[in-house]
Amino acid sequence: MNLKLAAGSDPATTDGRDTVLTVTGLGKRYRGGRDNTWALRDCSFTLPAGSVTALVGMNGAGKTTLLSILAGLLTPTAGHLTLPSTGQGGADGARIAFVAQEKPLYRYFSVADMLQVGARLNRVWDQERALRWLRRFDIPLDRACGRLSGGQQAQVNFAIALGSRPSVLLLDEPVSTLDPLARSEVTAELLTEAADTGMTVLLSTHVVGELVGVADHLLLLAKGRLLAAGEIDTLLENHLHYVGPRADVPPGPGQVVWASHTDNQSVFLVRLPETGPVPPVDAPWTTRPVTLEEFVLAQLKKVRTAGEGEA
Ligand SMILES: Nc1ncnc2c1ncn2[C@@H]1O[C@H](COP(=O)(O)OP(=O)(O)OP(=O)(O)O)[C@@H](O)[C@H]1O
Repeated sequence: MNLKLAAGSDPATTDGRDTVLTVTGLGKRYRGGRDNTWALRDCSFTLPAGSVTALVGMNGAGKTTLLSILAGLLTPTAGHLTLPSTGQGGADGARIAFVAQEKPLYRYFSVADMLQVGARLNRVWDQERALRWLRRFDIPLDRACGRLSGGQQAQVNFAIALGSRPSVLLLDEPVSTLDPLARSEVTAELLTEAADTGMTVLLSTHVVGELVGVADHLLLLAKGRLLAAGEIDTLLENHLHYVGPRADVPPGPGQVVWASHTDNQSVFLVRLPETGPVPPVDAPWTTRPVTLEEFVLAQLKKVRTAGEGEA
């Protein structure tokens, strides 16, 4: 795989934190792909150490492809990853754990047996950390994995991933099989693990509404390309809603990302210019901030509309 270990000190990210992973020009074209298109194209971003990054995008956007490349399970067609040669992973680099959507557990192995497999397969292993997670979620150690529910199997996968003491934890739709209570508990526990250990988390999800207070960074993918990447607070601060009477153009500065109209009202979601504060708008126009969900939906609707225009 195209993986580089960076020599010397780690590059710092824009928010001043060390970088744990740098992705440059990453692309993937599947061999024999139906229409020879790229599943992932020209992706460049960094993951700051200790950050929790949400990877969001429509079905087929390339999220699993990206995570699989980062996990070393797929070879990129273009570009490369750079992991620092020093840091939490020790002199031999970062340790990456991947919890995939499918659950690679042996049906007839007990949960305790699966932990042993984890211990054998990983150079670094923290049995107590894995056990702590299973106890926290009442997963019986003596139960065969094939007799666990989908959500319980997901918990075993989390436990094995955490037992490997990753410096980077990659999660592909981690809470999709969990009930609402388990979702919020797992999310909270993962954040605690990340805060306690300095672990960096990258998780793909479709549930943008549940990301508030969880993720601090965003990677937004559409049709294999990165639409937005960066600190969520900064992305949201750089966007604004203008709300007012029906109009064709917004009443203030900014590049329109998405506009919606009724007979007597218009709402413009704009990307603000980089320089200077935004002047106040004249009544009856008002402004209001953009939520993460509104930002993501506007960006995706824009791409879909552009795609319809091309078709
Ligand atoms: N093994 C494969 N061979 C050929 N094409 C593939 C393969 N795996 C994925 N693709 C294609 O690559 C694109 C990206 O797929 P990927 O699974 O990465 O998307 P995703 O964002 O994870 O989707 P979802 O949200 O539905 O899980 C899709 O068009 C998909 O059809």
